[in-house]
Amino acid sequence: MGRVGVLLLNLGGPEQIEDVRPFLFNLFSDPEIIRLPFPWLQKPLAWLISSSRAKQSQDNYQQIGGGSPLRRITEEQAQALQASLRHKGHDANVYIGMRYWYPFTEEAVARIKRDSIEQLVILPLYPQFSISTSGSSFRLLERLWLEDPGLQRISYTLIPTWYSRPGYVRAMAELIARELDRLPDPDATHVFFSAHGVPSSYVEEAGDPYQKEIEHCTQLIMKALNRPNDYTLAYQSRVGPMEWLQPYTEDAIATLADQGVKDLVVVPISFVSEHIETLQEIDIEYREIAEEAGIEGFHRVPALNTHGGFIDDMADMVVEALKAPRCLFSDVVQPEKVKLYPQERSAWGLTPFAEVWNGRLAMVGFLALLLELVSGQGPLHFVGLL
Ligand SMILES: C=CC1=C(C)c2cc3[nH]c(cc4nc(cc5[nH]c(cc1n2)c(C)c5CCC(=O)O)C(CCC(=O)O)=C4C)c(C)c3C=C
Ligand SMILES: [Fe+2]
Ligand SMILES: [Fe+2]
Repeated sequence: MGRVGVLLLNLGGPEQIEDVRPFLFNLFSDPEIIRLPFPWLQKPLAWLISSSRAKQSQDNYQQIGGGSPLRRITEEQAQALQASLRHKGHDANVYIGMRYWYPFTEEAVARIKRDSIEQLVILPLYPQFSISTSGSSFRLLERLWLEDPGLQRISYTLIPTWYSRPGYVRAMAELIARELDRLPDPDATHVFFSAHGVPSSYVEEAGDPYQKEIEHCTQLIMKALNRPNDYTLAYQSRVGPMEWLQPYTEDAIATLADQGVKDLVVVPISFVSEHIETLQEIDIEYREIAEEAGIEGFHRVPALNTHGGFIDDMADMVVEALKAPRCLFSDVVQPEKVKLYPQERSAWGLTPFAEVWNGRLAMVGFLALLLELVSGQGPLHFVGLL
């Protein structure tokens, strides 16, 4: 076996308050996050949305100490994984490639090349696949591979989804059980899974398997937990005015409170590290909503971070991937399996006449957006997007 590398993919997060705006710009520049019919509109719109969202987002990051803990935790996970692989007899370098902040995926790929890695396992730190997360990182990597013959010499394999691994499911169940057992009446406590949401159109129109995987994942965890607790799955962190996966976390909390539920154990399920949506959104915002609605005990299960059983299972997953048939970009991001770019369908092409008018209308729309940003008034403010 040649030199082995593992590339951990993650989202990245602003490390200090000044990073928030450029981080948001990178995020909204991603066509997998905002899907526009006109690629040339992507950057101007990303600039508009990041500028208007920056203040609120900065306030949120301020509440958790001024920055995201994501880089630190991902580096700890990488070190722990490298040690676990070594312990199992595999000498592998573990790299981190973030999608929207440092260390960027491009930097990781440059280091992988410099270290002459010959076999590479690409492992997203998202247990469930979504077009907007793992899919976006794969799309970027696929482009880097296409552009660079040096990378094409590396024998890579992808692990697109891994939420059903027994080690991961067991570790999640263990953390939930630990939290329940701290409470006076563990069996009467409601287990509340809160997954990061995506717009419903991703699932319904673009074929994102995310919702199905999240639902199956909660079922597997409840089976492993093997307790009589009632449970709910809801989706958090909606951005913008369009419809996202439902029920929304805030609505589901209110419904349970109305039904007389008094104790909740909240389980963040779509991400394996603490981050702003656990530390600020769940621990501060949803706690407040729950307490106002009449929930007396609001508890949260910690993220896996460097949980021993979880890291050990990740190491096994890497070893198994090195032995298994390779999984290539073309196996994951083929449009017939997951339609990544609905805007690429001919519906947008229409006729040359229509394309000219599409362009003109888009220009008018963009000028209207600029005007709204400058004046502070307009339809987007009305619906709450700006
Ligand atoms: C599986 C996890 C995630 C999915 C799916 C996801 C989709 C998604 N996210 C946005 C918009 C934002 N996400 C933001 C932060 C953020 N998102 C995730 C995970 C998923 N996103 C994480 C872990 C984080 C936090 C990183 C950190 O700093 O700790 C943000 C920025 C924060 C804020 O302003 O609220 C935005 C914006 C969309 C639009 C989307 C699907 C289309
Ligand atoms: Fe997000
Ligand atoms: Fe949020």
